[in-house]
Amino acid sequence: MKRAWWEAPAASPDEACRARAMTRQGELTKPPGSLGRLEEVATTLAALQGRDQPQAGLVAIHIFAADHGVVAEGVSAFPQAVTGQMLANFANGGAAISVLAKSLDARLRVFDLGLAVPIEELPGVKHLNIAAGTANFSRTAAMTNEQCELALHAGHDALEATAEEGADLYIAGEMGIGNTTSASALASALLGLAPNALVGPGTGLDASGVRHKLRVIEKALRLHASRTALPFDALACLGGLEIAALTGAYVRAAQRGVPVLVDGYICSVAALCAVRLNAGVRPWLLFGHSSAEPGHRHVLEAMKAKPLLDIGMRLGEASGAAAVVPLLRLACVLHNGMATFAEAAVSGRAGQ
Ligand SMILES: Cc1cc2ncn([C@H]3O[C@H](COP(=O)(O)O)[C@@H](O)[C@H]3O)c2cc1C
Ligand SMILES: O=C(O)c1cccnc1
Repeated sequence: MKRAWWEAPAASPDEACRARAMTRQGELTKPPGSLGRLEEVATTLAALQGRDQPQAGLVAIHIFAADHGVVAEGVSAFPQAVTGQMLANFANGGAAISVLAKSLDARLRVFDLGLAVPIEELPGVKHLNIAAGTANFSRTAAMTNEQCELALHAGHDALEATAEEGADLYIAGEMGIGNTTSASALASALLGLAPNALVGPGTGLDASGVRHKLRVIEKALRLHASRTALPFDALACLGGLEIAALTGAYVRAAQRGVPVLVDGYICSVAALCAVRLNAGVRPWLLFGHSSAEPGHRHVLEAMKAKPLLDIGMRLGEASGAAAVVPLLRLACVLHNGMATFAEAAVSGRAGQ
């Protein structure tokens, strides 16, 4: 069978650059290791960017949005129409990510993969309309294989344009009422974990709502059990159009050598799909924050990911990743701008 595009090798981080960056960190006027994780961020970015002076100035943010048929089962605290309404909010600059992107001077692009009820074209939103949302995956596969491939490819193409523009850092986010249900079902299938370890309130279900959501996920996992061993099939059966697009964008970023900052729960599940489709993706992923959604912890552990922040965010839209960008920028300016012991004529460690 012809190899799928997502199986093509990822780029390799520049290990010589990483080694030079680590040496430099040891020479800067501070006790070794005293800048904590900021040191690791700088050396990782140096390796991923192949630069001795890592940067996080040029940030590209893509939001992938789509509707979920499983919302018909009553799995979200909000109605499905909110997905499309939030697209208009992105276009008008009123969403959290709109404000964050503006403040960070980041380029924000929005992709509508497919709403249950298509909306009028919005400025700054690319309407791809691959399908009228996914099918209700508690009854049938969420996507046909063809829809899943189209959605993966939409992410590929979105990333391609960004790689051509030369972003220092790529952030993807999502909008899709019901997508914590899809993400939990997918994570359960991919990790072999019982869904009750992963399911959570999403936009704010109460305890009985979470129990109902769990039963819907359990039913779906039983229905699709024969097909969810392979990551592509799991994505097609249980995913969302926006989750598949995120997955495609992450794989392509790794292939094009663009560092990625992953957002919260849903994006991390897409990152897990990307890593399962192509193990070479993992080195290109930095993780911004730990979401308050309980399943995130397990998904992060499976990828040995240690996010920089844990401040109780649970919004999605790439907001958690965006909140971490200032820290990445500080890590870079410290790495590039501090004096070495030799330059500043400061004595090194006693006895050395
Ligand atoms: C106004 C509003 C803005 C949002 N922005 C992101 N989400 C987040 O909540 C949704 C997932 O939660 P669930 O699975 O419970 O529906 C996704 O759209 C996610 O991006 C939002 C949710 C709402 C209501
Ligand atoms: O962490 C997330 O991405 C998240 C959590 C809850 C609801 N929406 C998104």
